[in-house]
Amino acid sequence: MALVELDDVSYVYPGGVRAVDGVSLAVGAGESVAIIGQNGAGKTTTVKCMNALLRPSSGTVRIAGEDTRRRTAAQVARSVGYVFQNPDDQIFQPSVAKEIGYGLRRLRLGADETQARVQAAADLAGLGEALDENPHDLPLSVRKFVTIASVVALDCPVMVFDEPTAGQDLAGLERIATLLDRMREGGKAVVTITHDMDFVAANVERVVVMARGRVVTDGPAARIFADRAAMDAARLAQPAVAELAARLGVPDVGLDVGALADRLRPHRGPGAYRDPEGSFRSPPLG
Ligand SMILES: Nc1ncnc2c1ncn2[C@@H]1O[C@H](COP(=O)(O)OP(=O)(O)OP(=O)(O)O)[C@@H](O)[C@H]1O
Repeated sequence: MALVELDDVSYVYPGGVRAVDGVSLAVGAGESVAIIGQNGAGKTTTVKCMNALLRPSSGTVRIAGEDTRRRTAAQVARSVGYVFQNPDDQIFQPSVAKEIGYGLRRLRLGADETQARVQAAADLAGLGEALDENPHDLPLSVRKFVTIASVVALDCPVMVFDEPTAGQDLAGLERIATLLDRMREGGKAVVTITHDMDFVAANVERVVVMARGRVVTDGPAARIFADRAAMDAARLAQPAVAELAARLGVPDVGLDVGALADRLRPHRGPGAYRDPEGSFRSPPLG
């Protein structure tokens, strides 16, 4: 059964903007999905409908099979953890430890369990040594990890990350990739919004492309990124590796850098040949 399921969901803002228009989408346990699309495509509105921050104008959202209309927003939020795009919309406690522990209070866990969850989430987010810091003294990229840890600590079955990669350096990107893997391996449904195509290509197996409030296409990352027409329709750039493969005329390698390298070896130059071990060799000089 899908942990999160949108069935023909539309959302119209009070001013009349139809931000989401007939979106159907299901994400199962242990599945990681990236939602990509241009600014204004409707990505954030879609995920806000998942956790009942917004109630759809029409259509149905089910979490673990249950229609969210039958639950309060607070009940839905217990099942769908949501890391906001802007960490400053989420942080209001005076220390990292208090911020991570804040949402846990309503779960009424014992002090030891609370402490253990705060520490584990902080470690996963690279904040194990920063528990006493005031989050507002930390750079934006680290504040993002504070909000990620706060949501990780809640251990919700569905996890939504809105732009986790924005402003991160390489170490931050690797940490986020590890974190998403851990969530997926733990059987959660993981939904990530990002503009970073290279991050998606390297780390997420399934991609949902949105444009003008609709799902343009949905499927394995390798297939979607090789689909130039769908990417163009959504006005998205291909990830570097897919673009390189297409330019070199070997699009069928998808996003597998190793496969791309293998396919390019015969093109090393005139006279290249395979040695007895099967490796391609350049001809002897002279
Ligand atoms: N509070 C709001 N009131 C009215 N219109 C809104 C509101 N929030 C978003 N919109 C509009 O809804 C549409 C979809 O916005 P949304 O933020 O869901 O897109 P997005 O794909 O997440 O964009 P971004 O990548 O810039 O975050 C846009 O036209 C946006 O201007």
